[in-house]
Amino acid sequence: MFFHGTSRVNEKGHLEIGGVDVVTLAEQYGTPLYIYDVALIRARARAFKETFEKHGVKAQVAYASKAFSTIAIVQLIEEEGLSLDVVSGGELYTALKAGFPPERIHFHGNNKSRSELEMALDCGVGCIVVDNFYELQLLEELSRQRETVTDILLRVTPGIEAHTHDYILTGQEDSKFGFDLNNGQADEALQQAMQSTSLHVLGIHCHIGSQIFETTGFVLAAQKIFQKIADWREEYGFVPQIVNLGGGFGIRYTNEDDPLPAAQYVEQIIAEVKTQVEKFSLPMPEIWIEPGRSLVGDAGTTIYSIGSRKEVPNVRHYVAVDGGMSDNIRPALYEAKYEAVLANRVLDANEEVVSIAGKCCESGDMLIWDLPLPKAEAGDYLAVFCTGAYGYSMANNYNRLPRPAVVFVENGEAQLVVKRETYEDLVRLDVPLKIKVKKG
Ligand SMILES: Cc1ncc(COP(=O)(O)O)c(C=O)c1O
Ligand SMILES: N[C@@H](CCCC[NH3+])C(=O)O
Repeated sequence: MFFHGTSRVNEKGHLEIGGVDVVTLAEQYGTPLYIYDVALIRARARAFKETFEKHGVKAQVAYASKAFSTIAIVQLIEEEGLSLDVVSGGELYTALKAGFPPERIHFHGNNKSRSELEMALDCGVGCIVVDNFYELQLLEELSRQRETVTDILLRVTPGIEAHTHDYILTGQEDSKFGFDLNNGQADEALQQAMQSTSLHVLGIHCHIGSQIFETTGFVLAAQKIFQKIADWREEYGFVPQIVNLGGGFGIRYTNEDDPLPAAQYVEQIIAEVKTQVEKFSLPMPEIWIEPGRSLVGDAGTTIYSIGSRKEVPNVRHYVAVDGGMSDNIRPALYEAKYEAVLANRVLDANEEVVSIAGKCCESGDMLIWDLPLPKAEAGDYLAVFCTGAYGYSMANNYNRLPRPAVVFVENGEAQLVVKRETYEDLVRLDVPLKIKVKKG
């Protein structure tokens, strides 16, 4: 069985998460439905934090809220004592609404607008991760106007190819993110920032990609960054208080995936930073990381109702569900793979191999190809595992499908944390046509 966290099969043969029968949840809240295992999110958060604590390293673990941003998850992250990475005015607004302490918020983005930067300065975010020269100038101007000194990290692109899908790589040279570490851009950015009396460079940031299974990329990134830091100390007297090595730690979507436990990524990062610090006789900086997927990914499960079927003789059986690329765009976008079971008949023997189709008007709207299942019929529930990251947060209203509800479960209790969209929600912002076609 492909289970994570508190998931198990109960005496009725139903999938149970957080001590709650998933079939009951589907009946109560409807489908598609995202269900989050809160205990698993807590465990993942604690594993990151405790590893730094165990090694006596000053650190901040910032949850990358792009993976899943709602008021409830932000509050849970706050309860667990993590920091928060936001990447837009909308994510920042959600965080503030949730009561997250602004000083523990790190503001990211490769094209922050003037109004987003103003919002961040006005609420007093802990730091702004500056991505490019345009932003550097804008932030300098806004900080000067406000007569404040803004703490920043400079995001650099170390020129590292992490082994993952091309669309989720970020650390390679040809990337839209960050100042290039190898062609003088990062040096120039540091000089400009240090010359400003309105900016204070707390440190350096890099993020090499997402769904990474090895530690090599992080180690290489640390080596490249510290080599540069050593140069910068000589040239400009710059010594960083913080080195942020980003997120990107992989999770197990299917049995083919083989990620490391969170602690192992962190331990390798700590070990490499210590090696580099010793090598260049630098003071030990605070290490910051910003995991998204690895905090919430395997804690999320999506429940769908099964509907129609189509058989293409001798080729394939399509089984369609009541969601698809509107609630999980990852298979269409990245050819992402998932595991699934029939939530109301988990123990039934597999009888056929089917392909799970979404209900969107798009041939590419396939959730899972070639999935062994018991004979699935209309009214059965399909549970797709590991949909907690970049599922709800990338959901959309294609074909005017309302976005699903989200439920948190823990210790036998369920709480609705996002209501299902209604048809009325879908037209709420529409403005009826006023222009009349002249007749005659
Ligand atoms: C700058 C930055 N930090 C953190 C993350 C979180 O990545 P992940 O969800 O893979 O941990 C991302 C997304 O890849 C990112 O772009
Ligand atoms: N959205 C992507 C990852 C992008 C991470 C953000 N830089 C995914 O689902 O895998």
